Amino acid sequence: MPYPYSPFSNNFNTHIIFTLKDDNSQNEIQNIIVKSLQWLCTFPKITSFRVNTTKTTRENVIQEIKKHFLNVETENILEHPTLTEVIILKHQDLESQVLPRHKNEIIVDTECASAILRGANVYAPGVLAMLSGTHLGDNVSIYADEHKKCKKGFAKIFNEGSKIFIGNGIVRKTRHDLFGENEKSNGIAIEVTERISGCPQISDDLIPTGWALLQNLPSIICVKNLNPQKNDIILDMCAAPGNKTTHIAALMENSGTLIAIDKTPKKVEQLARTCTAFGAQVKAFQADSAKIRNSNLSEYSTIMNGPPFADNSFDKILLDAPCSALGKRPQLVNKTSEKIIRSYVPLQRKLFETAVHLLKPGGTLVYSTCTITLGENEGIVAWALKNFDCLTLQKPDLYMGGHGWLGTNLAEEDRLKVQRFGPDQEIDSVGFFIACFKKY
Ligand SMILES: C[S@@+](CC[C@H](N)C(=O)[O-])C[C@H]1O[C@@H](n2cnc3c(N)ncnc32)[C@H](O)[C@@H]1O
Repeated sequence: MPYPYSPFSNNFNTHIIFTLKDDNSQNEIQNIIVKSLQWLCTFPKITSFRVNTTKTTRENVIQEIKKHFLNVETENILEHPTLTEVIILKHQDLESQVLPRHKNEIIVDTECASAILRGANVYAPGVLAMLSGTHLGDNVSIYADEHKKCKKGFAKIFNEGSKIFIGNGIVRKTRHDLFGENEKSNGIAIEVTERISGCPQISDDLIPTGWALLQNLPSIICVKNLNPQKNDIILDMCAAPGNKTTHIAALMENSGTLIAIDKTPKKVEQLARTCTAFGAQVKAFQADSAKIRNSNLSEYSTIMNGPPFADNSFDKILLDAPCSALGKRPQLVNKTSEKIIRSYVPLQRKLFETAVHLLKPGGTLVYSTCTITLGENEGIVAWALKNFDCLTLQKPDLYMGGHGWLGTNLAEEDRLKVQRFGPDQEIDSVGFFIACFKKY
């Protein structure tokens, strides 16, 4: 096992993830903790692509991927059997192989290391150390600085802290390019040739713009659970960078009304760019989605002008909530704090309450997060069912995750309706949570 056993430091209180009450005595919870933390440090053995079916076909994208990966076996590029817009790229299985280690090394930060494991090259800002005397074209082994002990510009073999072997590559920038005075480090510093994750190089030019995007399977399932249909009126409350928005638009066949909102102006620009690239018919607005409701309004016509919206305006709402994002994989190191993790629930509740009011009776609300904490997931569902009599939880037709965790007041039958994606599921992806509600 080349990875650490937990992304968190030893003094991190893991209770925050798994228990709402101060009770972690159950063996089951203890087992989930150990398994989940170790799983978060590891890399999924597949990469998934969602095809933009409004612009092209799955066959066309597969042809592009095959052209790009001449050395990847054809049987490792697969059509997903259930999700008709999805292509799976299976990584090389390196479990039993030992990659060579070069004498020459470079040290990168842990964020850069996670990106490398997902198929990226080493970009200049991520490099911490390179041996003096390293030349362009040299073969190097790449290590992550596990405990953030390596100083930028370090020039010797790094033995001061623990380093994790990530893979090998070829030097494309010198020490002077990277650390020289007045040098603004940008661009590819190391072209990665092999990774311990077995993931091939996933470069930006892999697929023509707007044809497909890298998207984790739970995110795709989440939008399918919303079940967008032609001529629906749909609200995507926390939409940037627009990965789910463009999927919703494709399933609506660019008909009806799709409103996408994000709080951060720069992210709304990114959202608009994604929608343009994907040819997605979307009206994007910058707003705080906790404040986009005006109960005095009643006109449908106001929807296209953006917020505020009248109550009972939308057929379907996606609340892909801001969250502690602990489901990301791989995470070699995570420096988040208990305070930060706890800060999300009040915001998620405000956004959720707004969503309930904006949804038409008979409408569908999908709540999702890319985190693993009980409070942000089953905790929100339990709170919602207690506070909004008009809501019931639905088990979606497309149910590919696992059941919810114990530890909240969620009724047993409801715990079996929500979907968790974690170490025990067949889908080897990121940590994710989905709950589907109907309003009456
Ligand atoms: C999990 S990300 C959304 C990812 C997006 N749905 C996708 O699939 O591409 C959460 C987003 O919520 C936005 N956000 C945070 N607080 C918000 C608020 N009060 N109102 C609207 N958006 C908010 C963040 O800027 C962030 O882009």
